Amino acid sequence: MMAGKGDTIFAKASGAGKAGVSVYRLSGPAAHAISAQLVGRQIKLREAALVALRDPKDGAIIDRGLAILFENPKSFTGEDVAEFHLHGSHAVEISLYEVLSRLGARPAEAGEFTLRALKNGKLDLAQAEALADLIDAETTLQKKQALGQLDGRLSAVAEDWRREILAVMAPLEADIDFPDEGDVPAAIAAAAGPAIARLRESLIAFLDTSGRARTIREGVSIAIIGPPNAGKSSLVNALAGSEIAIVSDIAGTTRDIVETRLDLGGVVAAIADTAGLHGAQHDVIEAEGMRRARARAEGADLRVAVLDPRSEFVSRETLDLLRPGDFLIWSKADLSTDIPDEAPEGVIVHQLSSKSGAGLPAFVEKLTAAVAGGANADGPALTRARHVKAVEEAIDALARAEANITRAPELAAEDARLAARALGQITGAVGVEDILGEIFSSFCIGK
Ligand SMILES: Nc1nc2c(ncn2[C@@H]2O[C@H](COP(=O)(O)OP(=O)(O)OP(=O)(O)O)[C@@H](O)[C@H]2O)c(=O)[nH]1
Ligand SMILES: [K+]
Ligand SMILES: [Mg+2]
Repeated sequence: MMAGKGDTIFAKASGAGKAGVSVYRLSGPAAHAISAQLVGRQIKLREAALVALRDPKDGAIIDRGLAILFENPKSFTGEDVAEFHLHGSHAVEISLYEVLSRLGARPAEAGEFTLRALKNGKLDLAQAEALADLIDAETTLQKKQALGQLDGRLSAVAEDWRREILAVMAPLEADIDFPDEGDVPAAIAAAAGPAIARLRESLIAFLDTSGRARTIREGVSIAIIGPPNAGKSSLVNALAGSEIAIVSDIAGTTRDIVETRLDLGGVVAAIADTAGLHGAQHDVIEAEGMRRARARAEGADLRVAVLDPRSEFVSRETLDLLRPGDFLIWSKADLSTDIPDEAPEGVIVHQLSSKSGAGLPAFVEKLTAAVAGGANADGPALTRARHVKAVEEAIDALARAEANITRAPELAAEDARLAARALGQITGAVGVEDILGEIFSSFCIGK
């Protein structure tokens, strides 16, 4: 559990291990006082000062480096912050931690700086998530999406919609709370109905276009499956451009799942090479390898079946695992271009040679289109299941509001409130007070 917010916390902000420079961050009410004790004087705010950090107990030097102070609320956390840029040494880290703890600061828990920033209104929930995404980003597309989100793109649209819902419902609320005003419910309802319908439609449209956002953030899993010796591992190696998996002419070379990660048009694809599937006599290890291969194929976002066109029969075990949109690769095109006319409905068929490379770039192109086609990180996006769920909840609540608007306006108002609250979950700005605020700001009820 996080301790009380009154305390001062510290942590290394840069990566673990030896480095030229490591950055340490100290945040909380005592940050500047502790810094002064270490530096021996109070330095200017927001200016890097070259200092010697010393243990105030005996004056022993901890390290020389840069110190910068940020004053609340103009800091990352919104609290007083001291930052030290020291040599990236393990020994420096140990003595600094010892002295900081003795001076009353404590090591920060995971995410605690960001949590404080959130509590102090420096960023909202969607932005805090984006910060985590940015730190985890592996591709430029992921980085772009995270930076856009950190800028508050999603927060802004979620807030806009929430306000629109509240604005549409405000007259209705007023009518319920102050029935003696003399407003005609039917007229109010007539005005609110189409507005709610429009809002609901734009939320549905947004939900439809945001599917790629989660793909960008989460990546996709691809299982390479097929009978023994079909050339699965050779294909994985050719895609990765390195000898990730063992290749041999012995059937049953791959037994366990071998994974590698590729950047396909900005989307991270986790590619799994699997054991060959066959119905012939097999030992326990082979049987377990096949079980894992099938399980991986079933759980993957996309399956790529590899078949050798020269084999006498086409592997049903493999083809039965394919779904529309999956790939069927006829391998070893350098040996045979004669391919059987056998492919399940909706499966993308392609021929290539991992050995000569013929057909490989075209396959990468098709695979990229399947995985990342239409993926861009330009607009606001629902990057997490949490966001999608919030929008879905809002859509459902608006549908109920629409249905109730004429016969039970007070129920419709409650549904609209729920829709607004659902959207408020995206940024973490939820509150029933908001709708009252909306009423009093847009209505003049001076009685
Ligand atoms: N000529 C030619 N040989 C290939 C090609 N792809 C794979 N092979 C050969 O086919 C044999 C089997 O290749 P692997 O990649 O080990 O096949 P696999 O499907 O992973 O086999 P298992 O792991 O045993 O299920 C090896 O001898 C490869 O060199 C190709 O495109 N052309
Ligand atoms: K093999
Ligand atoms: Mg293999």
